[in-house]
Amino acid sequence: MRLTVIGTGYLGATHAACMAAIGHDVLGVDVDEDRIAALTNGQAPFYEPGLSELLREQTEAGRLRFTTSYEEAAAFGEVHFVCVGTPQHKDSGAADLGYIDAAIDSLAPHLTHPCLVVGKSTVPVGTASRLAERLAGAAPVGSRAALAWNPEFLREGFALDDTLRPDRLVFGIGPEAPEAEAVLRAVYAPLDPEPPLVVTDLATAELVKVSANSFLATKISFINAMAEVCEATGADVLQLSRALSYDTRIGGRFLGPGIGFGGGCLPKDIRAFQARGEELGVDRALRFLREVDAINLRRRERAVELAAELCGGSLTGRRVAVWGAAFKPDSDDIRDSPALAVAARMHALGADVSVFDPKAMDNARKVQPELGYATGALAAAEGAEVVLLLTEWSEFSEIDPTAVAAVVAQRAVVDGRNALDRARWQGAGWTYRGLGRP
Ligand SMILES: NC(=O)C1=CN([C@@H]2O[C@H](COP(=O)(O)OP(=O)(O)OC[C@H]3O[C@@H](n4cnc5c(N)ncnc54)[C@H](O)[C@@H]3O)[C@@H](O)[C@H]2O)C=CC1
Ligand SMILES: O=C(O)[C@H]1O[C@H](OP(=O)(O)OP(=O)(O)OC[C@H]2O[C@@H](n3ccc(=O)[nH]c3=O)[C@H](O)[C@@H]2O)[C@H](O)[C@@H](O)[C@@H]1O
Repeated sequence: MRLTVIGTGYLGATHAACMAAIGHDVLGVDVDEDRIAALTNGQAPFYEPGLSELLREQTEAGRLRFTTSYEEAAAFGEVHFVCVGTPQHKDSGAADLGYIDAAIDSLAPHLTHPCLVVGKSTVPVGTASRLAERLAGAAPVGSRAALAWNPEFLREGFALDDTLRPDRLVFGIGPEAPEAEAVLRAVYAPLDPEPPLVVTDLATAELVKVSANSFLATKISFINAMAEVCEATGADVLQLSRALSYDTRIGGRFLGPGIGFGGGCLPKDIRAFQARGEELGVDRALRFLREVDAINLRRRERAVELAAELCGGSLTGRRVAVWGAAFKPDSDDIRDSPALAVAARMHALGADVSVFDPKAMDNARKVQPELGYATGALAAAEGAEVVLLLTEWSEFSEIDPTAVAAVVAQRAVVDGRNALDRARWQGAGWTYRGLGRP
């Protein structure tokens, strides 16, 4: 089938490459000319394991092309996937839907043949039916453009695998376009194994996405709330989390205590959901998300407090090493990164901060130019009075504590992700502090 993917960021570039890999002819569309030029040369505009290789393979095979022309996209596509950003609005917690409205407005007037527009971006419930009307109003009479919703659940760092072998597919089908189900079934038919499929209405499909992210955020904040209680009682949150995980009703995933969740999705999605809840008059039902957010942000402060304690009570004038800038390992994404937030806070308190991340250095420098940046983990630790592990890249978890001890001024470490082998570090003479651990 001939597909377009509108918006070629973390979601869209991955979706475009994977749809080509399962045999479709794909045209990626973006307003960012530099991004389109890079993608045309088979270069992913960000770090995602395996993506550059897949982009090159598919562009060379002739199944994947990129353009900035909506006219070309409209003429080409039988199905148009909309994958543009829906960031947090500058002045409120609500989602900024300006990009998605612009994408529909740019595409619609050029449509000439019957086609399906499929939203994949994460949006507040009610957006899809509004966009269906907007599309119908702007598309030329006779183009018969229909709209459906197909939320995406991929995780950065596992994006290709999550797209090619998704846990489930969700199709939101509106009453005006029942034929969309068959079209979407045909798009995903080559996936092997065949994923579980939920076919539902537009509003439910939109809600599945934000409720999934809200649940994941809640699970992380739950264990981080337990970490706070552990800190007050001398209990150990890692052992607590492990014991909980054996209960199959609870499960161990997303029960990792530390400095909490960040990234371009969970934080903004729980805030946008609350904002939408207020508009709908169901804010009481979603009030717990305010607490989820607050618990999450408190963990960042706790990491700063631990670092200060290890430096004798104040960070002013202290040399501090920060390992990690990305919001999670195997990604260069620094959007709402807990690691960078902690680094910036320590800098604001007067610390001399040196950051190293295996992939996110360029992105971090752009948003936090005031921080110091080192060429490697050991270089960052040189002369440090405290080392903080804030993103659990394996190169940090596996580093030899004796080698680090040789370069620091003081053997003190804050394990912000509970990712280090505590006994090994203590055995090498380190004072070790993990969040939620005695
Ligand atoms: N990043 C992720 O892992 C996932 C993201 N999502 C959702 O997908 C959406 C996109 O997220 P990301 O890919 O992370 O964002 P992103 O910021 O990486 O990419 C957005 C892309 O859209 C382009 N764009 C903006 N306006 C445009 C327009 N009018 N026409 C064409 N292109 C336009 C931008 O230039 C950019 O390349 C968001 O709603 C997000 O919540 C959903 C699941 C996973
Ligand atoms: O909507 C989205 O964009 C995506 O958001 C998340 O994916 P992602 O943001 O890529 O990363 P996660 O693996 O969910 O991690 C999010 C944050 O939670 C933190 N985390 C995760 C797990 C855990 O146990 N503890 C914890 O603090 C991570 O360090 C990271 O900062 C969801 O997991 C995806 O299903 C969803 O599609």
